[in-house]
Amino acid sequence: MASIKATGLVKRYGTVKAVHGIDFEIADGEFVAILGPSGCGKSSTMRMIAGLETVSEGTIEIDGKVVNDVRARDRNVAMSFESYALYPTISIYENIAFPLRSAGMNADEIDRRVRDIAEKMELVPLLGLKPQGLSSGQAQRVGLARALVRKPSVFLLDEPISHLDTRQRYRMRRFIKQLHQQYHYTMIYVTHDQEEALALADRVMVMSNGLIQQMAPPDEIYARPVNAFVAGFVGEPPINFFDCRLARDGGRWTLAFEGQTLTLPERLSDKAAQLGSEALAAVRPHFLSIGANGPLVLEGKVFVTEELQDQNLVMVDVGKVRFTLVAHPSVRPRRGEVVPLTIDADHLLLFPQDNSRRIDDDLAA
Ligand SMILES: Nc1ncnc2c1ncn2[C@@H]1O[C@H](COP(=O)(O)OP(=O)(O)OP(=O)(O)O)[C@@H](O)[C@H]1O
Repeated sequence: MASIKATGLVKRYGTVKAVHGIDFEIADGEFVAILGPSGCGKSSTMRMIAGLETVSEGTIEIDGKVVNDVRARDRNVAMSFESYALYPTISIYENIAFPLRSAGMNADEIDRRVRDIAEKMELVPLLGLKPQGLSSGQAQRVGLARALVRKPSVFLLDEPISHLDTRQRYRMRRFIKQLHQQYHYTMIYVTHDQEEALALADRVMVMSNGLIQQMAPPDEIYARPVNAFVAGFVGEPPINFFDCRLARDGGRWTLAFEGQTLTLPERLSDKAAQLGSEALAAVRPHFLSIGANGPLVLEGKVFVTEELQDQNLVMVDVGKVRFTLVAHPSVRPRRGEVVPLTIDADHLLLFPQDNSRRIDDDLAA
């Protein structure tokens, strides 16, 4: 196991700057997910850690030692890719044994290790088969076993399950979590799937445009996103955004939009003072409810209720702004009904109105 530290890390491919100078630390045994949209620099970051790409600027340390010039195979870092190409002509046993044979390990030790990992990964019945007979989930597990058999101190997974069907993904996700809980590998998991990142990781590193937007435990990313990009990228159904005006009324700040005014909780006073007269407000669908359930109550008109098995999605219009909220299946307001809509005061968020654009502009500069 190992700790990892990146300082001022930059990756350039010719004139393309893929990673813009990022700093992060990953503790020994920690499970970190790198989350972000396509092209944000996730894979470049991971490949620099693995030693598969050179570092353009900055440093990567593993266990306190700068590894910029250490070859990939000498870093004791294993990497598993989405494309889990197994060698088709040899058995599963030989596929798993392959990296050990290449390293010149003796046959007894190879046998012990292959059988040990096969047992842990529920692969024993498959050892004699050729890859063509496997399901994609099984092949994926063999790919992971092959990466793990070397007993790496860091385990990197790049979108390892994105091509699997939903059921297989759930199984593999559980399996990967279990692997981490049992063996405490330092794990870095690259994904563009926010649900996966939040479900698996101890901390999530959210990237956009080659920069880290936020690195924090899943609960914090969800409840206290640092900017509108993180707020909008994480969470399903997506967060509700609405532009509003802020004003000071005596000792308290108020928020006004679509002809309705709310008194902001004390918690948001400093933020409101910092933002001034305009803000982008946001609230997650899980933190809205129908009924007068707290101090922040709006009046809205029900647009539609989507009844799902375990929850209802209710869309409520407040003037021109359409809010989505997640409600108990018993909550089934009628279309057109005028309802009180309560925002959970602990979970109302305020950002600058040009927040998401500003991130892009900074990078273009
Ligand atoms: N070998 C390369 N040569 C030139 N440009 C590259 C190369 N690899 C990546 N890039 C560019 O660098 C940027 C970041 O790519 P990277 O693969 O790191 O992002 P990503 O977040 O992992 O995306 P994805 O989820 O699509 O793999 C993109 O603009 C990409 O086109």
